[in-house]
Amino acid sequence: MNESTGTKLPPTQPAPYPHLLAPLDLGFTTLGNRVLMGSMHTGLEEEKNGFERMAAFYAERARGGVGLIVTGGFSPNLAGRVYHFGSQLSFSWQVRKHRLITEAVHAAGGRIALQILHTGRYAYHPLNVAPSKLRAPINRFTPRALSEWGIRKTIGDYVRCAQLAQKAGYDGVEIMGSEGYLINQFIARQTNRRDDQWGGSFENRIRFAVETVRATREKVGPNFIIIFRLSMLDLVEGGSSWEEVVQLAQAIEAAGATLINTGIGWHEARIPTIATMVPRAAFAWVTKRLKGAVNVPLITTNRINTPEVAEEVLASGCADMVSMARPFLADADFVNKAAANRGDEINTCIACNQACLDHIFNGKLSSCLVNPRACHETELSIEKTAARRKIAVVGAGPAGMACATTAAERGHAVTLFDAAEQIGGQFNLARRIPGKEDFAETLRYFGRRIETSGVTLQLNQRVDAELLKAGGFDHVVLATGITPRQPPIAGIDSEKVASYVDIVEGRKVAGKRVAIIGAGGIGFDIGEFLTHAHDDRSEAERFNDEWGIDPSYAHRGGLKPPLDEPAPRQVFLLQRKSSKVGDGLAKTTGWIRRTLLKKRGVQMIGGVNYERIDDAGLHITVDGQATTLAVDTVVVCAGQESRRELLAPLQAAGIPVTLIGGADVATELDAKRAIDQGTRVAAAL
Ligand SMILES: Cc1cc2nc3c(=O)[nH]c(=O)nc-3n(C[C@H](O)[C@H](O)[C@H](O)COP(=O)(O)O)c2cc1C
Ligand code: SF4
Repeated sequence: MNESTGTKLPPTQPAPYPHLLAPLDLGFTTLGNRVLMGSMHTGLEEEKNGFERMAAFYAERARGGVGLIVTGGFSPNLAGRVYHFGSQLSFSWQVRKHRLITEAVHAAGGRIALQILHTGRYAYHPLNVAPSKLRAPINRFTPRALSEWGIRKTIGDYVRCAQLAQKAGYDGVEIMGSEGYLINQFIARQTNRRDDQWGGSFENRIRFAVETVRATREKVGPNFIIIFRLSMLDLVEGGSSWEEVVQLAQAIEAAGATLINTGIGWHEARIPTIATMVPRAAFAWVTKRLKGAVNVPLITTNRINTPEVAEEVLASGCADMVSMARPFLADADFVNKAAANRGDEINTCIACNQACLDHIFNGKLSSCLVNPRACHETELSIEKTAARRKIAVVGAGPAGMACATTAAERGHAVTLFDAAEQIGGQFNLARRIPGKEDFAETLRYFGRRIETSGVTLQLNQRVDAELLKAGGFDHVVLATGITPRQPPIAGIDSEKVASYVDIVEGRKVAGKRVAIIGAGGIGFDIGEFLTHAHDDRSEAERFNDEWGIDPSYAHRGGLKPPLDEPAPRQVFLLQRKSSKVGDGLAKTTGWIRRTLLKKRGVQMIGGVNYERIDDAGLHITVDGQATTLAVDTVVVCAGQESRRELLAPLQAAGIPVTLIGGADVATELDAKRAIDQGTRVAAAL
């Protein structure tokens, strides 16, 4: 009741996400909320006009409400760069460029810290250095062991980098001490075999880390944020014990760190830590173990991708702040949307790695599969149209949804048709694959965006050229997708043959022995679908058991022998090419998918000629040897063909038409290309 007027006030909504959106007092300054945008080297660092582009990229995230941003890693010297080129901050003349970033972020109301990352033996160039001359298993360059003078000089380079960052206007620095980079290489006995004061005892091995923080604090003064990213779970043989993690954290706090961030797994660890099959917040328990052992606030990380999960992590006392990295590629406005109770409008990171990490590993600029504007802020702008047109988009898969919503947001009158009863196209299959459940978030996001952008959605509606002509559309975008390809094999019409769509949609049930024809991304998906055993364990327990992660920390590095679990059926995964099966899979996730199926006993065979299918099974020839796989079911994952029956009639009717997505190119299902193309076509309509 309003006391002065006596009128009834509307009921107040409870404040959303009270833990996540609570300020964090750091003593000399207060952060607006508990959200840290985790460090990501995006490739913009090395681009032409990269600093202007980073300024736009980070400012958009600052406007979106992030409490504290951390930049991608910058090396403190030449030896520490990832490649012989690569980002580095060591010279006064570089300060001016960094000011573009800090000024843009501050003007947007944000805070930003620069990450200092020395790669040590992970540097892909011959100038790399490390505590000891031991080559990393993921690098062909053997490092030079640093001399004592070299160590002192390197610490000085970290300090200088931090001072330059301060001069450039950054609010702080993050010292990268995890993921197996230089500082981590000093800490672990297996990479540090020195017998001087920088090696041997644990106290000696952490000296480099502690000295770096102490010397930095001495020079930057008390009112500058220093985050230390600390490897709390190495996931490599000979990694730190839990007692050592605690000892290190306490020493880092005493040396002057403001915050301690969590690092999970060295790059050479053969355990997935961020891919989509990693359950959400799967490593928050690690940070929780450290709570109470230090007084500085702790940040937790990895696979926290919705405000609900972040809130739960904080509310359950796992940490004082959450780091989210890729979720801010997917949606710059994540925090503002959460704060405005519009969480259902968040474009959720589905942890596919396809446009971020895979791009970086292929020397390309990072972006995001679900948000093609990420890292293209200055170039891909979605402007209001001056000429509103009537547009039909046919097909509500990823390409069609991206195109329809973008066009409607620009001010066009858009109708989106699909013959199915729901939106999503091939994403409806993807989300049913175990470990890919997050793909459903993209459907939720587009479903909501279709509503907010004002697209007229017509489901259960098969269209033809007549109907489109009668509708008076100025332009038709064909996003009609693909149909699975049927390879010409004798007996392909047999009852025991199923398409991958039949299997995932449950129209056909696979028997106990199955052959999969085609070992591309879909073949592997089907392999996972068919070998996933359902039981009572939680997702997190199952993940830890399957990959050998030891939450009790009984073993160094948090490793335990993985459990080999019986799969519900025997599966053969076959491909025509004689190369390694699955070598076409993405760089950062292919090894995980191959390892997982091998653990489940899937037999992978390359160089296969398919002869025929009959009652006895699938007859094949491999290296000239004829064999029969006595299988009950053959699942065909042998590519797809574009569906574009509408193209010719529309052209004949004189209606301007554009093909996008699978209807345009159907070599392999490619949602990244589809969403990017749909968005760009709409931006130009
Ligand atoms: C494209 C990309 C680049 C990254 N670069 C860095 C980096 O320079 N320094 C760093 O500490 N972590 C880096 N990371 C790791 C992230 O900080 C984070 O730990 C990881 O993405 C897991 O968090 P998320 O699930 O919130 O994305 C990078 C991650 C990605 C996807
Ligand atoms: S490309 Fe995939 S993993 Fe990377 S940010 Fe986008 S949705 Fe997340």
